[in-house]
Amino acid sequence: MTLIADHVDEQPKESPWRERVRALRNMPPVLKILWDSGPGVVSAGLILRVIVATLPFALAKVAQYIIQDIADKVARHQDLPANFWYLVGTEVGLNVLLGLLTRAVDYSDSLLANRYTQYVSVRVMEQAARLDLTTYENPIFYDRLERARVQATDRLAMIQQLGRLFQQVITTLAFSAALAVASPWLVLLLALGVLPSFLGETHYAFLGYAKNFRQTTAKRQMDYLRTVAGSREGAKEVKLFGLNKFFTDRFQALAHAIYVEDTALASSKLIVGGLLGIIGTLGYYGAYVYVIYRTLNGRYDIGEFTFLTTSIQQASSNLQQVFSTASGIADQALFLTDLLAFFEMEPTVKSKPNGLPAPEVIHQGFEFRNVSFSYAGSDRKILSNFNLKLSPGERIALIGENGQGKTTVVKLITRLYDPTEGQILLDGIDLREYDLADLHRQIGVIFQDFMRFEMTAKENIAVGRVEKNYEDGEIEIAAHKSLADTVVAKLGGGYDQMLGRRFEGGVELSGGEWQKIALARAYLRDAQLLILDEPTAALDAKSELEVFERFAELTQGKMALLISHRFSTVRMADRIVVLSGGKLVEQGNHKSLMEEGGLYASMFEMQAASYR
Ligand SMILES: Nc1ncnc2c1ncn2[C@@H]1O[C@H](COP(=O)(O)OP(=O)(O)OP(=O)(O)O)[C@@H](O)[C@H]1O
Repeated sequence: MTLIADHVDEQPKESPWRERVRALRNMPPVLKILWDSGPGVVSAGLILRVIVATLPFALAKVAQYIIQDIADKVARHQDLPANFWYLVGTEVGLNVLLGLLTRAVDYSDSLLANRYTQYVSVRVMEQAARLDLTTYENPIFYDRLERARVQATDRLAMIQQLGRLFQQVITTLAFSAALAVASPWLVLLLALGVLPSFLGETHYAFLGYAKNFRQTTAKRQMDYLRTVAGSREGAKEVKLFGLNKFFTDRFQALAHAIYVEDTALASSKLIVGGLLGIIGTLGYYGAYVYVIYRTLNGRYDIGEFTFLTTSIQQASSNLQQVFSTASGIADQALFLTDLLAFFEMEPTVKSKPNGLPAPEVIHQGFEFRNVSFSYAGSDRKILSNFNLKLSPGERIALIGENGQGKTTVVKLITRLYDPTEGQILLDGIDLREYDLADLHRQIGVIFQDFMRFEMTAKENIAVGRVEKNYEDGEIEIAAHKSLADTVVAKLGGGYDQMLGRRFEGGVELSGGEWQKIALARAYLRDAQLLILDEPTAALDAKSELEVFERFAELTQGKMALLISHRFSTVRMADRIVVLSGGKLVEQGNHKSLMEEGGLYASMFEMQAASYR
C-alpha cells in the first residue's frame, strides 16, 4: 500500500479564482436543498433576521438624539425636550428586543440545521442505494461518498453563515447609506480598507479546500487503519501477528504528513491575514479621523458625531464580516461541489423507464447467450462467450475452481452488473427490458458474503421481503425451512433477540448460525428463482445435509441455482455445470459427468480421496 494512494479525483486546478467563481454556481442548488429541508423555518429565520439587522441602526439613531439632548442641556443649559425619557425608554426597549430576537434567530438556525442534516443524510443514503456495484468498486467514488457523507453533517456552519450574511448585508447597507449621505468618501475609505482582507480570506479558503481534497485519500486510509486496529474483527489477528505497531506507525506517518501540510497553510494564513488586517484598520481610522476633523470644523454637532462614529464602526465591522462570511460561504460551497456531484452521479445499471413487468409465471426460463464480462477497469474476461439455459423447475449446480466466475454469473443474472457483450434473456426478452425492482422481486439470493444485520433475529429474516407485509407465522415458517428455528430456539429473546455485538443486549452467532438465519430470508421471499451461493460453507456436515434435503424438497418445481464446493451437495442438482476459464466446459448429472472422466470427475476424485 502506498502512503498516499494514486487514485485521486480530478484535483481542483491551480486557478483559484475561476474555481471559486465556479463554486458559487453551487449556491442555487444548495439554497434549494436548504429551502426543501424546511420552507417554514427558512422563512421565519429570514423575517427575524431582517428585524435584527435593522435594529442596530434604530438604536444608533435614538442614541444620537439622546446624546444631542444631553449635550444641549450640559453645554448650552437648554431644557430637556418633553420626549427625552421616552427616547431613553425606547433605547432600552429596542435593546431588550434585540437580545430576544437574536436568541430566536439562534433557535431557528438550530431547527434548520437539524432538518438540513436529516434531509441531506436521507438523500445521501437514497443516492448511495441507487448507484450500482460498479460505482462502489471505484476508489474515486469512495472518496466522493466519504466527502459527501461528511458534508451531510459538516456543512451546518454554512447555514448559519448564510443567514448571517443576509443580516450583515442589511445592517451594512443601512449604515453605509447613512454614511454616504454624510460623505461618500467615508464609504469609499471603509471599502478600500476591507477589500484586501476579503481577497486574502477567499484565497486561503480555496487553498484549504484544495488541501482537504488532496488529503481525502490519506484520511480514508487513516480511518481504515484506525478501524482495523480497533475492531472486534481485527482484534484476534492484530494481537497474534503483533500488528499493533505496524498499524500505528503507518497511521502516524499519514497523520504527520497531514499535520505538516496543515501547519504550513495555517502559518502562512496567520502572517498574510495579519498584514491585510492592518490595512483594514487604517481604512477604519482614516474615516474616523475625517469625521473628527469635520466635527472640529463645526460641520457636525455632537449628536451627529456620535451617530457617524457608531455608523463607521458598525459599517466597517459589518462590511468586514460580510466579506469574511461570504468567503466562508464560498469555502463551504466548494466543499459542496462533492455533495452535489455525488447527487448527480447516475448508475450504469438502470431500470428502463416503463420497463416490462417481470413474468408472474416464468415459462422459458433464463438464458445466457454468448455472454462475456469484464469488471470495470480491467480487460480480463471473467466470462467469455458463456452460454447457459436455466429452465423452469430446473435445479442447477454451478461448480468450478476458485475465481472461475461462479459468483459473477449470479451477479449478472440478478443484474447487479450488465454483460459487457452478449445478452441474458428471461422468457426470450433481454433482462435490461424489465423493470429492475420487479425483476429482483422474482429472485431470492443469498450470497457467500451475505449481510449480518445487527438487528433482531426477526428483522434479519424479514428483510428478505420488505416490500410486502408478512403475515403471522410466515417468518417462523421461513425459519423452519432454513433450520434458523433451531438457532432462534436457543436465543434468550427468541425472534426479538438482538443479534451482533454492536448494540446493547446483542448476541453473537457462529458463522453457521448466521448462515441459517440468512437462508431464511431467501425462503421468505418466495421467489421464482432461488440462488444460493455457497450457502452452507459454514455449516457442519449434519446441518448441511439437512439444509439440502430441505432445499431439494422446497425448490421442487422452482428454478434454483446453487454454487458449492461440496460434491455431496452438488449431487442433488438436476444438472451440474462446470465453469472453467470463463466458459462452460462440462454439464450433465453426476453419473454422466463421472463417466465422461473430465474436470468434474477429477475434482470429485480429489475431494473424495481427501476423505478416505
Ligand atoms: N468486483 C470485482 N472487480 C474486479 N474483479 C473481480 C470482482 N469480483 C470478482 N472479480 C474477479 O473475477 C474473478 C471471478 O470471481 P468470482 O467471485 O465470480 O469467482 P468464483 O468462481 O465465485 O470464486 P470462488 O469459488 O472463490 O467463490 C476472480 O478472479 C475475481 O478476482
